[in-house]
Amino acid sequence: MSKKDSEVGDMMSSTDLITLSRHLIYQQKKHTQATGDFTLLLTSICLGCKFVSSAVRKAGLANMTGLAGAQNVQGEDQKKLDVIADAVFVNSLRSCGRVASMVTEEQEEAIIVREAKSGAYTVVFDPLDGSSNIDCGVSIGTIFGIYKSDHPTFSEADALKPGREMVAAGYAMYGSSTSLVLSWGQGVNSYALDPALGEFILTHENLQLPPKASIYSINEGNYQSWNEATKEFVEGCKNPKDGSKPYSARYIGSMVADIHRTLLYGGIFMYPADKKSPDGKLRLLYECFPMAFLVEQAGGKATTGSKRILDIQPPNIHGRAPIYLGCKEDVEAIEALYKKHNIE
Ligand SMILES: O=P(O)(O)OC[C@H]1O[C@](O)(COP(=O)(O)O)[C@@H](O)[C@@H]1O
Ligand SMILES: [Mg+2]
Ligand SMILES: [Mg+2]
Repeated sequence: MSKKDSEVGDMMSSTDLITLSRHLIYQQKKHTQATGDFTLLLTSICLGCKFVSSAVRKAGLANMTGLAGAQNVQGEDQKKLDVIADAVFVNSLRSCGRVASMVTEEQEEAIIVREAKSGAYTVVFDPLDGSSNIDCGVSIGTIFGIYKSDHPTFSEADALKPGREMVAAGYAMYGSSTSLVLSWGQGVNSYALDPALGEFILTHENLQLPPKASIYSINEGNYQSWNEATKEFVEGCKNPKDGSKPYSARYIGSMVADIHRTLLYGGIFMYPADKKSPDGKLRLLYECFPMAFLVEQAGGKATTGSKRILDIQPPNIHGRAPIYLGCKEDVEAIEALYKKHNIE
């Protein structure tokens, strides 16, 4: 064997490559009653993420940027990639046979899959998050939450449950690399897609947020419409009363990317209610719930300011909520300001 070959051999043996598929199989083996349904479902979500990742990488070359020419239920102009990503996830989930119902940002009504077998799941998802960033090549993603289905009720009510009932949640981020961040209720793991192998490889096991960090993330252009609690908090980030170093401001405008940074570097992400949008902007089922689930699993908190996000009973499948999430002490500081200013 040449020296070069032996070096490669050493590299292989010293690097413990844990793929997501291996992780899922270990997980399944720990549960004697596991049926493999959950593994099959996650494999279908991974396939969707790989497909969309590949589409995002060539979007600028293959005429996949720009508007699709229609609006979604929220009255937002759909981008071509919104439509493509939606079709990819709906097809991948439908065909796996373990999904009884789905809610997607891009479709007005819940999708019911009557052929699904019992013991199946309900999946809520934002197929392409951060659409306004597609055409300039900034990170975008896919967000999803998973519930056990009440099958065979076959109704939209399957998805109208508080976020604390989710059995798993995650997101894929299509950035400088493609990351998949996932929790099935036992901590948060992050995997990176190796494009050559086509496999998600474990890069961060059991991600944990520090209790406090000095990064705040909010669309500050909305300052005039914020409530007093949000204004006072952000003022305190810039001019700390105790004379400590001011916080750094970071805002990407794709929730996936802003939460990914928050999970890795710490901080607080906020999209409050304001005078223009009294219910906030972000959608409960497929933006707030999955991200709140991940942040809590990483030791952080997620609140509307006065209520835990995961305890909200969704009024309808496309409902919205104000949200503050990230490091525990930073979120608690916002909650204290809500109390001080008597904001519900
Ligand atoms: O442009 P704004 O008002 O700051 O809003 C940004 C927020 O809107 C969103 O883009 C909404 O997501 P979609 O692209 O899925 O509609 C979030 O990702 C992001 O946090
Ligand atoms: Mg979104
Ligand atoms: Mg979207």
